[in-house]
Amino acid sequence: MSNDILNVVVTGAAGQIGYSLIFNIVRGEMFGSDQKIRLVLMDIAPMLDGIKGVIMEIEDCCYPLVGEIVVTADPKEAFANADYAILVGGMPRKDGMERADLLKANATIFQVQGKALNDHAKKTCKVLVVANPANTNALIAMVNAPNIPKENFSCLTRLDQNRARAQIALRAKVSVKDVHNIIVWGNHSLTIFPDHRCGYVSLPSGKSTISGAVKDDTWLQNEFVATVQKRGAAVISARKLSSAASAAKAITDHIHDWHLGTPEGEYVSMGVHSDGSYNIPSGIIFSFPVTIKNGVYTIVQGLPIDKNTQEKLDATTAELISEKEVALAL
Ligand SMILES: NC(=O)C1=CN([C@@H]2O[C@H](COP(=O)(O)OP(=O)(O)OC[C@H]3O[C@@H](n4cnc5c(N)ncnc54)[C@H](O)[C@@H]3O)[C@@H](O)[C@H]2O)C=CC1
Ligand SMILES: O=C([O-])CC(=O)C(=O)O
Repeated sequence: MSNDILNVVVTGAAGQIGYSLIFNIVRGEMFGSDQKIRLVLMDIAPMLDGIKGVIMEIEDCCYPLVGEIVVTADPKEAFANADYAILVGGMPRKDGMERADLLKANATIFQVQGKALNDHAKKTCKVLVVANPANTNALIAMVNAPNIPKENFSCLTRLDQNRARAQIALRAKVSVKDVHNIIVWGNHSLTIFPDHRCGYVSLPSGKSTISGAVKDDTWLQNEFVATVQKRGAAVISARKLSSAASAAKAITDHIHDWHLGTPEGEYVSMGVHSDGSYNIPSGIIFSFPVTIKNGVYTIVQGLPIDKNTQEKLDATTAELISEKEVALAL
């Protein structure tokens, strides 16, 4: 049993992602089956009554890992001594909206929450921003929290990675568990670039490249990329609501790996502050392939960047810079 109880904050706790995510956390899927947690559920004041019902359900599940549960609409109270802050709260995209439309609506939230994290969370607090536009919201939170290292801020692109991995598994007719090192670069948006070139499939006969397992390079270069880029919109169009259970699973994967580490040789994608790797300018939050050890991520270096990949990296970088300019103007 781990000694220290972790203070874990979830904002937007009354929303649809929150309703899946909270149960992943209390089941032990995020921090391991022996890690005790103090859970802080934050939302805006009118939503707090609904959260009381969720707490009744947590109790009724009889999971042993969660002790105290705090419900609040006050960012200062929510982030006090936080070890992990998972920022889901914000307005979601509706049918026909692009993520950029959300920038105005959500920027103020991340300014306020960044300041509250700065003043009240532990200096070691790790922050994951999920609410869209996730990369730029994470940037806003980061610049408002200078007391917390930049490396402790991240945004969710694991859902894009999981989507890409699933598409490869379906197309190659293999189990998703045998598909490795599919990565996604850049902005969690239509310009995200799913990259299969360093991935591989484990087959009974040995390792295969993704291209060898899929046997359709035209599909890999076109439909695969477009399907991943447009998957969020496709789910919204079908469900009339944005992805929730799959987003909660991806958040669980992201924090699980950040806390407990990645298996040897396995890459995962995280939106993190660029340190100039792959010539991506610093000052933006960009999805890179990383490995993680002892709670610290390292950007995977030296992956080959061909002409097509460079064009895709340039496009997603340009979009992030323009989002940043809009955010700064606000
Ligand atoms: N990065 C990613 O891969 C994904 C991001 N998203 C984003 O996640 C966010 C949440 O999605 P859903 O749970 O579906 O939305 P939702 O509308 O069901 O829930 C959002 C919750 O946030 C709360 N909220 C609003 N302002 C808040 C504030 N200032 N502080 C705390 N809580 C606040 C709302 O009251 C609501 O309960 C959206 O921005 C959505 O676009 C969704 C799927 C994937
Ligand atoms: O598309 C959206 O608005 C929700 C989201 O981020 C996703 O599903 O990737």
